This record gives sequence, C-alpha cells and structure tokens, in this order.
Amino acid sequence: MGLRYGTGAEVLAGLDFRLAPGSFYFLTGPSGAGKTSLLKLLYLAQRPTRGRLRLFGEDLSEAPRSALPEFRRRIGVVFQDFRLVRHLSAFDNVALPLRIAGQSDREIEGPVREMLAWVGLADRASARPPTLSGGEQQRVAIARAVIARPELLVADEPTGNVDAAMADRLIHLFEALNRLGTTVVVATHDLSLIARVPGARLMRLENGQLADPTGELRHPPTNLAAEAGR
Ligand SMILES: Nc1ncnc2c1ncn2[C@@H]1O[C@H](COP(=O)(O)OP(=O)(O)OP(=O)(O)O)[C@@H](O)[C@H]1O
Repeated sequence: MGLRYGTGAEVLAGLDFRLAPGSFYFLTGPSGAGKTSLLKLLYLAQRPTRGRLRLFGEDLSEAPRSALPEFRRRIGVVFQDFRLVRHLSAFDNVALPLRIAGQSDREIEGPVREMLAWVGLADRASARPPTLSGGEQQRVAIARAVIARPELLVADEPTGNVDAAMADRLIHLFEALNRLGTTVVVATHDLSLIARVPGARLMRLENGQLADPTGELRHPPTNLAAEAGR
C-alpha cells in the first residue's frame, strides 16, 4: 500500500501490515516519517493511492465516499490539532458522539460528567475551546474520542500537551478502552509513554516505510519496556 499527496513522491510506500483486532499499538518514528499520514489512512481521511485498505472486514479502498461516514462512526480519533467544535462547550464536544448515536440528554449527562471528571475537567464543562489551554483542549479531544467506545481508537500525539501525571491517567483510559475490546493505535515520540503499557506492540516508521526488514512488525515485539530502554 502506498500514499502520495498530489503529484509528489510517495510519503508512505510499500506498507503491508495487519492490525490484530483488540491490540494496543504505538506508532513511532522521526518527525516527517509519515505517522500522521498513516493514521489518516486508518481513520479514513485519506485513501491509499496504491494498494488496498481493509477495515472492519471490508475493502474500503474503492468504497464510495457516501459509505465512509458509517465506518468513521466506529473510529475514535484524537487529532494532533484537536479539532474541537469552537462554539460548543467542553461538555457538548464530549457529548457529540453519543448524540450522533441517538442517545437522549438524560442518558448522556452521567457518562459525559464522569468522563470530564476522569480527564480532570469537571469544573470546565461549560467552557468553550478557545478559552481552554492546549492541554485542556487535548483532554476534551481525548474524552470525545473514547466516550462512545469505538471499535478502533486512533490518537496522534495525544499526550503532547499534558504533564507526566496526566499522561499516565490518559494512557490508563486508553488501556481501559482496549480491555473492552477496542483496537488502539497511538502515535507518539514519547518513549516513557510506550514503556507504561507493557503489553503494547510497536510499529516504527522510517522514511515512509515501516521499518520491517524481517517481517517482525507484522508480529511486533511485545516487550516494549526493553524497546523503550534502548
Ligand atoms: N497534505 C499534505 N500535502 C502534501 N504533503 C504532505 C501533506 N501532509 C503531509 N505531507 C508530507 O508527508 C510527509 C509525512 O508527513 P506526516 O505528517 O505524515 O509525518 P509525521 O511522521 O506525522 O510527522 P510529525 O511527527 O512531525 O507529526 C512529510 O514529508 C510531509 O511534508
């Protein structure tokens, strides 16, 4: 599978991998290696320009555009730039996926309050994104991505704007979701984050290719503490 933007060179080339359902992956690699681009393929914002992408058992490489929203609803995304809805409160941003799923205000209230409390924003529920700090916006974005228990969670540097203690809490949230069956893919440069999830698998991108000379990444190493300590 490959991806190019416009007429440029391929930014991702020769990708051939399979995510094991229910697994927890970290995606690492130097800046510009193509991590965000790979995540965009996974959350269906880009189609591969070469090869095939199967998700949820369907070949989505050539699926009509109109078919994609239904699949996107099964994916939680934490964007690098958060993409919160500016005119909605933190509460309403987090509630959005539940509203889209058809839940009533009464059903939504408790879970959204609980989620905001978990990410340390109980007292910021009515604040709008432009009045929140970068770290607070990032936590709203994470709460929104996980609240509806998606089948796939894709997160781009989700702890880039928070301190170590909060990063710990957030990674616990991802692990809890993963235990409920969600496949998790987290792109990060933060090796200490990687070391906190001993059962996670590692994918490393270098120059647009998964660094996979031996095929190891299709069956990635599970001992990340050792990887992170290198
Ligand atoms: N929309 C775009 N149009 C053209 N080129 C792009 C576009 N998005 C990314 N690229 C290029 O693709 C390559 C990979 O970028 P990408 O953002 O996927 O890397 P990354 O590994 O996520 O980097 P970082 O860690 O800095 O976020 C880069 O050379 C970048 O300039």
